[in-house]
Amino acid sequence: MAAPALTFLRRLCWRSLCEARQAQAVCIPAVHLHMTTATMPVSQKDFEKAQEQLKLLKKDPGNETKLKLYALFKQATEGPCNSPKPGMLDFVKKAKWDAWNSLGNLSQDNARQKYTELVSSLISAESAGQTKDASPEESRHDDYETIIVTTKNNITKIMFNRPERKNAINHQMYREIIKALQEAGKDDSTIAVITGNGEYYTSGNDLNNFANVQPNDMEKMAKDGAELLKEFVSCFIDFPKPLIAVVNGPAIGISVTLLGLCDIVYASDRATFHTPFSQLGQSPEGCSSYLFPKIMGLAKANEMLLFNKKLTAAEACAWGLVTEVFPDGTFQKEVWERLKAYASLPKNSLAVSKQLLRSMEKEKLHAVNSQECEVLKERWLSDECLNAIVSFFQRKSKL
Ligand SMILES: CCCCC/C=C/CC(=O)SCCNC(=O)CCNC(=O)[C@H](O)C(C)(C)COP(=O)(O)OP(=O)(O)OC[C@H]1O[C@@H](n2cnc3c(N)ncnc32)[C@H](O)[C@@H]1OP(=O)(O)O
Repeated sequence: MAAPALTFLRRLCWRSLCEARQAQAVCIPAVHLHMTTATMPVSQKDFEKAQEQLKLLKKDPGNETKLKLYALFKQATEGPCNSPKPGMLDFVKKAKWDAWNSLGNLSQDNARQKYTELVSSLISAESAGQTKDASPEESRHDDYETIIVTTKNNITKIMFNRPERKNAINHQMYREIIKALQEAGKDDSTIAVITGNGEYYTSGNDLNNFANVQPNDMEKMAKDGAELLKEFVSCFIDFPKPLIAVVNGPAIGISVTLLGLCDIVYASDRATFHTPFSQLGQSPEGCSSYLFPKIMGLAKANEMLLFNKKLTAAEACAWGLVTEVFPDGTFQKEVWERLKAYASLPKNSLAVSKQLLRSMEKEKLHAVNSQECEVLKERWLSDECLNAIVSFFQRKSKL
């Protein structure tokens, strides 16, 4: 529907509909009422009761429903629409006329019945909604071990949940996040959020992913790792809804690079951002080799991705990686209040807009992801990388 028409339709307000209904009710000839009451499946009393119940609705049911109610009421009380069609520019009258006229020769009995049923469904939907509003339910998706996935207030939250290991991402967690993102992309939520449980956002790749590999299996480990990583990052590239990172604490490695693929990044002032790839004998992933220079400029990206510079939250915000920083004490409260409001925006509009913002880059991002994974596959077999991992497990090094 054209924008001006929508504006005019808003004038078809709830009050005017109720008034119109009352005015019409007064005009119904008693004899006619009596005759129809005898034959219709919904009694005149029920029909009148429905009109009273309609007044009790607290929420405006929306233009489409109001037009349907108007049309059914007119049809029930006056029969088929015989009045002349209003002019094209009289949007409100025309919308009402169209709605009534669309009922054609529907009998008055049927119109009364449909009207009564529609009111009844609106009342039940509202009372169900009220119970929900009074205590918004959080639904927890059960089939995960390394992450917690919940949906509430139109937000699907994916939470890294290995706090005793600083939320390090092991193979199982990569797979579970892939599954959770695929499901969140299709569920009823408006936005998805990724965050960490406990003190850390995440310490990045679990270095145990490289441990206990027999020399003969090294190449297979590298090949399988690269495939898993490529699939994991692809899910972020293709995620169809706004994806928000709520960085509750220190973030390391892949959890930092992925921020470039998130649509908003909120950080606690306790968070830090560290991509120690050269220190670990590795190389950038998560499309950061392409996105970080775009986000912060090549010079600053070099400091992070080549020279392991760890950023404070304030620096990450000044460099464009983080959207906004919040004091840790009020971080959760402020962020979730904000996200709840964002998640009440029209879902489809947000999804198509996000896709517009990202679609031009998608092909490029997939190509970058493939290339980064190819390079990493080689890196994981390098002495530089193996020495760094051995060093970590011998407790000789920590970030
Ligand atoms: C499919 C494969 C895809 C690969 C994609 C590649 C991604 C690249 C990256 O992500 S690079 C980043 C890798 N991360 C690290 O190198 C971090 C290593 N961890 C540390 O340096 C420290 O643990 C710390 C600085 C994060 C925290 O130090 P702190 O002293 O505060 O705490 P602990 O070290 O005692 O940690 C508690 C226990 O958790 C274990 N742990 C923490 N992080 C990791 C990790 N990333 N990998 C493996 N294990 C980790 C830590 O060893 C402690 O275990 P312990 O109690 O048994 O000693």
